[in-house]
Amino acid sequence: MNTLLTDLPGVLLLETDRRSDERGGFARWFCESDLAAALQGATIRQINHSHTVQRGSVRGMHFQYAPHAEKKIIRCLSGKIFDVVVDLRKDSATFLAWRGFELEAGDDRALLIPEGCAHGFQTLSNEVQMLYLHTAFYTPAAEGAVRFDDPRIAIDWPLPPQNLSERDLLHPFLSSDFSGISL
Ligand SMILES: Cc1cn([C@H]2C[C@H](O)[C@@H](COP(=O)(O)OP(=O)(O)O[C@H]3O[C@@H](C)C(=O)[C@@H](O)[C@H]3O)O2)c(=O)[nH]c1=O
Repeated sequence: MNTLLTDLPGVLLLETDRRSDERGGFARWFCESDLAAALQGATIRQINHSHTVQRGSVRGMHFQYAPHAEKKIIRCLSGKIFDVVVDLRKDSATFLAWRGFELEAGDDRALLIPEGCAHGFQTLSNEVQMLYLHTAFYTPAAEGAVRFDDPRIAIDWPLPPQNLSERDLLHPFLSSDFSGISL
């Protein structure tokens, strides 16, 4: 597994070699040992799947507060997405910076998102399936979110955002004195 740094500290692109033969292919998508340095002692607690029907749909931008903060490993199983990470970490050199990464089925790429970063995505095709590996249990009381259209973050979505959940439309904008979350 190749672990590629991005310019957001702790956000990693994970690339896997695929062995192909006449039957098709085989790739190792998760190895606790290969990812030991990236996981920093955390273990995978939950594996989740989502299905999004329509191109242009946006889900996000979600995170969990400490002590339930989590790393997530995100992979696209079907279709194509624009995956977005926002750095919300207090005192981070890249505080409030966002980055977008295209992930698509068959690319054998995943994105590792560290604690303190919000995550969301926009579907670039119909019929998108996503796989999530989480290092913390889903804890509704610890859920946090920022709006997909927060002006302090100004994410440049590739398509007009649509099909947001009621919950995602209710997230408040960041206050002008928001200075980040502590882990
Ligand atoms: C996230 C989550 C939701 N749920 C429930 C709550 C709700 O009834 C239903 C759908 O939840 P949501 O609307 O929050 O689903 P969704 O908007 O797809 O939430 C996901 O968004 C992306 C961007 C992420 O990064 C994920 O970690 C997750 O937060 O599933 C769980 O049972 N376990 C979970 O881990």
